[in-house]
Amino acid sequence: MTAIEVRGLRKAYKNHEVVRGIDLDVARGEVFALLGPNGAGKTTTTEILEGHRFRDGGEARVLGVDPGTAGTEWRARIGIVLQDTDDAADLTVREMVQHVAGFYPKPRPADEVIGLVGLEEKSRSRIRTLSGGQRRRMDVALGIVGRPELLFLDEPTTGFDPEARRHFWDLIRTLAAEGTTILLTTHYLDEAEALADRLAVLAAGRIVAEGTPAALGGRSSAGATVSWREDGVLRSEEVPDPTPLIRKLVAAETDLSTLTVSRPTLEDTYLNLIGAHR
Ligand SMILES: Nc1ncnc2c1ncn2[C@@H]1O[C@H](COP(=O)(O)OP(=O)(O)OP(=O)(O)O)[C@@H](O)[C@H]1O
Repeated sequence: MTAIEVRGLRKAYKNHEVVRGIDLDVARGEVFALLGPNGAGKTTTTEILEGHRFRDGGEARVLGVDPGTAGTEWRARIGIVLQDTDDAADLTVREMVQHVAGFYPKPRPADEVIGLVGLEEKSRSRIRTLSGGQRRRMDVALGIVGRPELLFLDEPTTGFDPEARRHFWDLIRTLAAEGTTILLTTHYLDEAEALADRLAVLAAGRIVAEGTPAALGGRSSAGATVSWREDGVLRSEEVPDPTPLIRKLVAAETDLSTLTVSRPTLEDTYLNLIGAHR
């Protein structure tokens, strides 16, 4: 079943069209990442799907409902982690989580959510005393406390230290394993690669590529660069399949202690894609 279905989505601010005919399908249970440079239209698209902004054109269905006219029952089925939130700073983390839990029919227990985002030690601290990364973790807690069927995460790990990011990735995998559909926007290519079943690259309001992280932009079929050192000189060859070349080097008893085989990273592919659509 489809969690998100979008056809020909359009949005302009004044006369400037920033979402220019987007088609998107996200299946139930899928983790889908939206990538794209600053100003590409990711947040605008996401906010339309969350029912926080009106579209100017096209069709959108989120959990089978038009987000432009959806009511509170629908809202209770989705979870949202916005880019920046700054309210209720005088409450403690636990009070805030409990408060937001009250909006949902079947919330997770506050302490379970606080544990899931790794904020146990800050449970009784006031929100305004949290560090940026801790604050962000609390935002994630608020997004998942209602057991959403669909979770929107807009740049969720900005400001996280590396350990907190890994912890967060585990949390996303846990939620995905429970069947939660997740739409994630991120600037971190490794994050998209680690979490997303599929991703789309947005540039200037249009989707310029879509697919699995491995296949994006022809990556899985891209050639390999084989490099090694021979008599102190760095040698490098680009080949469709490295096997015959490596066999040849072995047969010639070449020292292969420095051998590397590399293919374009997701970042290489991504930068090429958005460079071509400037
Ligand atoms: N409320 C608004 N009024 C006018 N223009 C806006 C508004 N919100 C966004 N824009 C413009 O729309 C374009 C797309 O913005 P959007 O926030 O959707 O991009 P984004 O891909 O999420 O970027 P980022 O990666 O920086 O978060 C930008 O040019 C931005 O300046």
